[in-house]
Amino acid sequence: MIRIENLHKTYRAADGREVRALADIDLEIGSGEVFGIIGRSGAGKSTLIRTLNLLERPTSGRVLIDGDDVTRLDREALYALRRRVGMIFQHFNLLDAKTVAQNIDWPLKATGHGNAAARTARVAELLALVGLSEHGHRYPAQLSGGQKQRVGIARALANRPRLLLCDEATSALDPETTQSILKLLLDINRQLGLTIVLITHEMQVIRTICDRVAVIDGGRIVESGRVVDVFLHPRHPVTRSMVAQSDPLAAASLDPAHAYMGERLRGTLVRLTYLGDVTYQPILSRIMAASPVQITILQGEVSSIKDVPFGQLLLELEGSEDDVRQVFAELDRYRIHHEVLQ
Ligand SMILES: Nc1ncnc2c1ncn2[C@@H]1O[C@H](COP(=O)(O)OP(=O)(O)OP(=O)(O)O)[C@@H](O)[C@H]1O
Repeated sequence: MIRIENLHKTYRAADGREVRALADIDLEIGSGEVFGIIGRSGAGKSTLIRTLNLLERPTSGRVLIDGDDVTRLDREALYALRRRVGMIFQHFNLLDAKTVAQNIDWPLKATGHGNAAARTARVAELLALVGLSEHGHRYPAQLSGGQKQRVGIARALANRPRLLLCDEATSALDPETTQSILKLLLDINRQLGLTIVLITHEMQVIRTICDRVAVIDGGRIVESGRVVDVFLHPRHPVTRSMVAQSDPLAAASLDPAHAYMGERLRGTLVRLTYLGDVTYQPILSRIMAASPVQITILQGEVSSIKDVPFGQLLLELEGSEDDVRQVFAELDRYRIHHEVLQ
């Protein structure tokens, strides 16, 4: 659906200095995917997402959406593209002087969508989709942040886009409202088969709804892959620090010196990670039954990222070198990844 090839963006700042915001970006995003772009402040996230609908024009490189190079579209084609690409924003960007229903109607009116009755019916459908059927007559100032973002989503979907861009869409919301907006986005992705590209600085957002993620730093993609793989085995220091901030267990195992150094540890400190069906099998108890090695669980998490179950455990193993090696061989046999931390 989206192909980004060798994309570069350089801004010229007010003092004439050149600021390189993006360099060597190559990305492919499939139809129906929820794709996250994460990075620290100033990494280039906003610039990158805004090149997808040409709110920002790249300095060089190509952005193909459904095979069309958006950097080469004429005015009319660009206008048509923006109808196929919806966008929501951190601060909602609603029209304060218009009601909720008028805000949602606005893109329909602008694109000459049907007559007034057809538009009213479409607005009602969109209000129901985002759970605001009772609120069409209200003004944005009378809504909570979460409700405002729901209006933003309804407005972005009005012209039935195939792609939705989310620019820090939950950054202004509290954690509970964030979860409800992410759930709505996921429902919409599933119901409508809509492709979603989002930018965020929060790993928790990525974990909750994304299939794949790219980590951007200094304008370059430094790591990318399936969310569950990047989350369990972050390689780049920026990714490691973002994962650690989002999850206490990851923090401890990525930097075990913090949590487990000291006299308390008698054996070998090991981190296990595993995915898929193996998550729900009693493998550890089988290994324990067959081995003299003493296994202490220090910390653990069994959860899922999207539909992929995973587990990660911090264990202390006490036993002879040979017996511990035997435990590692058994873990390998069950495709449980192990890392000796200390
Ligand atoms: N219009 C502009 N003129 C000059 N420099 C810019 C402009 N817009 C962005 N930049 C610079 O480009 C770099 C990338 O900015 P961008 O806003 O894309 O990052 P970001 O990851 O979205 O950051 P944040 O999370 O803080 O919004 C930064 O160094 C920023 O200062």
